[in-house]
Amino acid sequence: MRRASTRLSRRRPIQCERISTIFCENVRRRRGDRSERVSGIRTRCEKSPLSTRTTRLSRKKCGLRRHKAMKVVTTIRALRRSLPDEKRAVIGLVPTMGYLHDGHLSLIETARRECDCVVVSVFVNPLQFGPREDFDTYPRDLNRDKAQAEKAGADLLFAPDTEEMYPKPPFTTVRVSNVTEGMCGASRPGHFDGVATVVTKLFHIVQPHRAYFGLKDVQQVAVIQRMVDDLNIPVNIVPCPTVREPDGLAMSSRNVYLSEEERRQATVLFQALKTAKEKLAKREWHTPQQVEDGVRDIIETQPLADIDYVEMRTFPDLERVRDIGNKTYVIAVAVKFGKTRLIDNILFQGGETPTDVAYDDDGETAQSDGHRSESTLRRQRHN
Ligand SMILES: Nc1ncnc2c1ncn2[C@@H]1O[C@H](COP(=O)(O)OP(=O)(O)OP(=O)(O)O)[C@@H](O)[C@H]1O
Ligand SMILES: CC(C)(CO)[C@@H](O)C(=O)[O-]
Ligand code: BAL
Repeated sequence: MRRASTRLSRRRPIQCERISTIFCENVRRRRGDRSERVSGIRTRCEKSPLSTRTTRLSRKKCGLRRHKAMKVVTTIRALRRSLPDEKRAVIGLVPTMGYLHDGHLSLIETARRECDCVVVSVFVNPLQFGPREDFDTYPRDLNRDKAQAEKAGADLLFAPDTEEMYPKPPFTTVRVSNVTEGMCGASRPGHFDGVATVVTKLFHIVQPHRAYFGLKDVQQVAVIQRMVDDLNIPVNIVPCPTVREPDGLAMSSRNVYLSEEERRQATVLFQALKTAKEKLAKREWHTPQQVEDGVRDIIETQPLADIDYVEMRTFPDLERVRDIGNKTYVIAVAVKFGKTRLIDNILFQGGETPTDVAYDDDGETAQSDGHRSESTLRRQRHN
């Protein structure tokens, strides 16, 4: 016990120093690049499907009539001015780093069905990238994102630049412990501090009732949910299923980095995860060790695969598993193919026969505390 706390207290200042140094370095490198900055441009919008949810107001009542063009804003002030005045309007936020694909679009479409006003943020957050990571080369195409987000039903696209989000290097950051240890937290030190900090900022800026996150980034979902619970942030986190290519590869903006051969071999990730679930169901594998070793063996059949981690954990607490019981479990992997680091995972409910984790149309896990009423989340917004 004592050893653990010593380790933590030693690590903290390093984390803080690291986050501000790396942040400044990331920002300095991209400063001068104003090519992404856009002014409040309006484009035409397709008809958005109306939700059947009774909690939703009609879009007309919120001042968001159907066919109204999606609005693009780059400042916090403009964003706040563009949010619906109607206090009962349910606001949904889909935070992204842009270069939108069908995975992102599924989040936007879900938000469209459940909310009166859908805000999509596009911001490549320097705070969550390490010094040797791909902040500079991360794919960016705001014009394409605008068209895609609008087609999927977004009302507002918030695309701030770094100066808008971080006018000063932040002295205040959000750090979530435990669930950030291991998995991506181990290989990307400080990453989740950057994610938790920017997501907190976005929550304060947009004040959404619901926020949509993809389960492809399963640890991120666990971190955000825990942060929201610990800090009583009044927002419902809606985890959304992973969208895959027809051959099973999880969609990811970084897939564009893959060479043809890397792309072909990367299909092994989902194959390995599916095999693990099948082996558990058939009782050919019984222990987390068998699962982790078995998944590794399958992935290693592909010569270009360089494994970062294969881990079986409980979800959403991300505790290590000694015996497989009837909790919800995740088998998560991170594997490099050349320079591209891909992540993927599979969730299942333990028990006599492992089953899929059911997400109801509120996107909640079976283990969640239950859906907080939207009315308890409504509050005055400050413009
Ligand atoms: N295949 C997918 N299915 C469902 N949600 C996804 C998928 N890919 C990304 N998301 C979700 O979209 C949101 C924004 O993610 P992000 O912009 O980082 O995209 P990404 O494709 O995950 O990019 P990266 O290449 O950085 O992994 C996150 O909540 C993420 O989990
Ligand atoms: C949540 C997020 C938008 C924060 O920058 C990012 O981590 C992502 O795209 O998953
Ligand atoms: N979707 C995760 C964001 C990142 O890799 O930084």
